Amino acid sequence: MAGTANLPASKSESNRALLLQRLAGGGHLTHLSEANDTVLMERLLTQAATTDLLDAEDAGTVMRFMTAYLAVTGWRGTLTGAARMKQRPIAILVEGLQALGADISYAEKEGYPPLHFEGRALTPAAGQAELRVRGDISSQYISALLMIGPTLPGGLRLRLTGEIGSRPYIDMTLNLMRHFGATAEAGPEESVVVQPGGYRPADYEVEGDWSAASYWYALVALAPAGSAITLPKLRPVSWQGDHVIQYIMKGLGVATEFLPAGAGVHLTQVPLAPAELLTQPFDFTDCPDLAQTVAVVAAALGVPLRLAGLHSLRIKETDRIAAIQAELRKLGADMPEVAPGIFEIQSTDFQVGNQEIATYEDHRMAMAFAPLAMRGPLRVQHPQVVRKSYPSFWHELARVGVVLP
Ligand SMILES: O=C(O)C1=C[C@@H](OP(=O)(O)O)[C@@H](O)[C@H](O)C1
Ligand SMILES: C=C(OP(=O)(O)O)C(=O)O
Repeated sequence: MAGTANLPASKSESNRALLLQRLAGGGHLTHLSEANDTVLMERLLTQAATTDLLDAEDAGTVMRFMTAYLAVTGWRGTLTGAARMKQRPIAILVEGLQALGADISYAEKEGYPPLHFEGRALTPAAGQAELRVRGDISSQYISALLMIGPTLPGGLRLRLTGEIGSRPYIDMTLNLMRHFGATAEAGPEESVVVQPGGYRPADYEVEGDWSAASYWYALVALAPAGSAITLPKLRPVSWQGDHVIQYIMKGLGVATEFLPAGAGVHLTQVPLAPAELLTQPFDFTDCPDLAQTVAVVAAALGVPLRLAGLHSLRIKETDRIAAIQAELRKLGADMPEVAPGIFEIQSTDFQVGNQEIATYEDHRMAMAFAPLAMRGPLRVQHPQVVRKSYPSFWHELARVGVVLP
């Protein structure tokens, strides 16, 4: 396998940039993602002006970022989502907004979407608003609150509690907020301080999506000797925490070379790291979206990798821990919990041979298992799930000669 594969633009950057552009009242965004999650974000921001029913479908960032935006703009109506979204908790964000004066209630189950907004503008007490927010469920609540911080009369101070997961996404939020003219800094004792003063219009070019790049790393890791792939539009200095895939995959047989002038990366094959390095537990707390990719590659290579920091996977598009386990079992591998919070890839009789991989309405299940096509015939159910983050995924695979039945 060899060639160039186009990545989608980062959906995390795109969805933040769209919200910040709206709050700033301008700025030109280039290379926005074509993913459904981003198309949806853009559509809901526009529709909010004319409708009282919005549907965030299965997009976590859209549900959480729109909740904060609708609260700060005094919108009146109901924000709903797909069946799975109604099982993804949102109380931490709602309680934070309620403490700032929002009138939001639960239209169905307490603590979960859909949400009803009464249309009352936020009325934080005079001075800087201060909230304590748990950081161990989803960083998206924190990003959502931070992004409306500059629009509050006294700004906002968040004190984060518990073990903070997905921290690079909070840093990405702060970086993009500063790009749009806000003053926002992480301070001592897990506090984050956002000064009042709003945003200024700014232009921004979205980087390629490093989470999507992970599937190409997996393909190179599992491809015949001599395979290589070029991925344009990735930068050596990235705001996306998932750029750590370049270090993780170095151990699993893929080297990354950055092309001159920010033109992207070139992936080639290298020998696996020594076994003793590969059996150290790898912590996915900061990069949960990479866990499925890495689990599948390790299983296919027969590496008894240990994975930690997976708890947030249970409340994403599906229970991703259960989904990985069930699908690996079809292939002669498994990922049991061998100690509290530590999962181990066990791969005794790994074979790819016409299995049907279920995808659980989760784009990352489809894309993480697809690279196994390098090792034998394999079917992926409901391939259209990739539209959430990478609509052209199957097309790009076909362009380098990888076609699943
Ligand atoms: O802020 C973001 O753009 C995201 C944060 C992460 O979610 P959690 O903070 O819920 O772990 C990640 O899994 C998701 O795909 C995108
Ligand atoms: C978890 C994800 O998305 P979200 O939480 O935005 O739905 C993801 O893309 O893997």
